[in-house]
Amino acid sequence: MFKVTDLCISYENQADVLHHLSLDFSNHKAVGILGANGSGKSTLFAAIVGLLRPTQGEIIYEDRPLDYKKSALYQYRQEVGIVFQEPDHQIFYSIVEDDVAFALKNLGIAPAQIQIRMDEVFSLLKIEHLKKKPVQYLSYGQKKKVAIASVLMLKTKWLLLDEPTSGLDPAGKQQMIEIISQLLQQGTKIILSSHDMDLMYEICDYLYVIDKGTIIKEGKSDQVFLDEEVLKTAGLEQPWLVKVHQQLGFPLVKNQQEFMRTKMKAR
Ligand SMILES: Nc1ncnc2c1ncn2[C@@H]1O[C@H](COP(=O)(O)OP(=O)(O)OP(=O)(O)O)[C@@H](O)[C@H]1O
Repeated sequence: MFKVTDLCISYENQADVLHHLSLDFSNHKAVGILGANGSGKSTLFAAIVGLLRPTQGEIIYEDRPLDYKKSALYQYRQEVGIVFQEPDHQIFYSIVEDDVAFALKNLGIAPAQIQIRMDEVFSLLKIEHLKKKPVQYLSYGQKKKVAIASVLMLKTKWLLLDEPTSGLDPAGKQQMIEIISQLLQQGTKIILSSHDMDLMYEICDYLYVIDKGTIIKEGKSDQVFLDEEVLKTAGLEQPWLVKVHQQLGFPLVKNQQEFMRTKMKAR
């Protein structure tokens, strides 16, 4: 069981920015958190991984409330990994491969094993060419991939991705969709936030919509994205495939490839 119950969070004794949020991730493979700028998505992610302590409510992982002792959190983060929105919050070492290897080195894993895992991860993200580069010379998108690589090294059961495609070019975005799909196929469970509605629609099976720190809707992906009013209230847009369905009566499909196949059949 992995859930959040009645969660309230505030920063430095100010008023709460998250208000009584309850989310249940247990029965889903890819849960999406939707919300406009400042709605509370990153705050929720920070709370889920234990970086912020609730003023009320709790995080429940495998039937136990989150234990905030350093050793317990260390253990928990071997199972629940996070990739922050800003790669600079995650990358510390000067050379890419040192940064990516850091967590496993820290766990005392043998160098040969680290190398094998690193080769897998670099190949999945197609960043083999960055291995020996100093982090400070990387572009934002490249740093983002290095930050993801560092977390993938741990093979966590759960992966929280806060805006994984922000700052990526179209090819990078498509690649990210493929990587996330591959991780899902390998059994990794994902909690994802993004302003890219097309990506959220394609990837997520369940969604929560947050507006000003409150959940205003939850449900299966199709159900949420068909609710134009709720999306408008939250300052969000429908994915283009949902618009084409609602406004032009085209069958509701999940991605561009399915759309093209359906269109060809209809000719
Ligand atoms: N360190 C902080 N100290 C005080 N207030 C903060 C801090 N970080 C975030 N906030 C406030 O908390 C609220 C939620 O911010 P948060 O970053 O969680 O939103 P978000 O949904 O992730 O936004 P975005 O889509 O822009 O990334 C905002 O009102 C923000 O100003």
